[in-house]
Amino acid sequence: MIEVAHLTKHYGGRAAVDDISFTVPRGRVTGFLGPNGAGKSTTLRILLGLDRPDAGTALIDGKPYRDLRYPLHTVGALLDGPGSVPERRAVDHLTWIAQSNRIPRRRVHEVLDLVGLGGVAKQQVKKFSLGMGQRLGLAGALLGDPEILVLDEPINGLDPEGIRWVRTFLRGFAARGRTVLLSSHLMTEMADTADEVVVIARGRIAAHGRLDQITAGHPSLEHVFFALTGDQGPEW
Ligand SMILES: Nc1ncnc2c1ncn2[C@@H]1O[C@H](COP(=O)(O)OP(=O)(O)OP(=O)(O)O)[C@@H](O)[C@H]1O
Repeated sequence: MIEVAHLTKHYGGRAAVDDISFTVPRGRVTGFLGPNGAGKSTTLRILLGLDRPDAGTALIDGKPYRDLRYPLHTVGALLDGPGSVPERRAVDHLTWIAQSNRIPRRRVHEVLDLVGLGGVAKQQVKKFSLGMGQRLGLAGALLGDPEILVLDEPINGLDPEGIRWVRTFLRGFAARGRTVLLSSHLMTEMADTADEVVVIARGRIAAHGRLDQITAGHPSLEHVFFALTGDQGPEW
């Protein structure tokens, strides 16, 4: 369970996130939606202990990320691609993370197979396409077999087959009682994947609730989104 309460963060006097509160329940895929600069990444970075809030809290299973005893076993994250040194081979990148977190080596091969990179495990990451890099990032997030996944734009760069694979994987992950928080710009994809949505605009929550309730009476999630955010959508 993820609980964000009264979270506030300013950069240079401007609020990137302004007193936002929402919860992310177990057993559901929760989509985190918002236009460019709305505050999604800021929220996720604070949640994962990569930045500090000015006020409020972002808790994972009741604790700030830095107080988690076994962070990789609790929450897997994908923020900015695979996070690997480009010269490193995929298998070595994951082995390095596994070893520093007391995760057995066999799990590296399990997650590589799981994300469809088993056949290219010995390739250098710099030879990977954007989509392969995203899969490697997801493999890293899954190493500790976490209960919670936090993914920032995980389908960026994926081809249609890759997008479908991520969707099916995340739906299955949540169906086993686990928790997914997923940010994306892609409305159609979000409408197909999420059970719950949190819409953020200009650092504030514009809507939060079940996807079917939020879209009721509207032709699509995209229509709701533009109505809520006042965004005309040219940059989407
Ligand atoms: N390290 C930083 N220093 C200064 N300003 C920042 C920093 N990080 C974010 N911001 C600003 O905070 C606001 C929110 O940015 P954030 O990256 O959280 O938005 P986002 O919703 O993730 O957008 P995008 O979809 O474009 O990634 C923006 O105005 C951004 O310019």
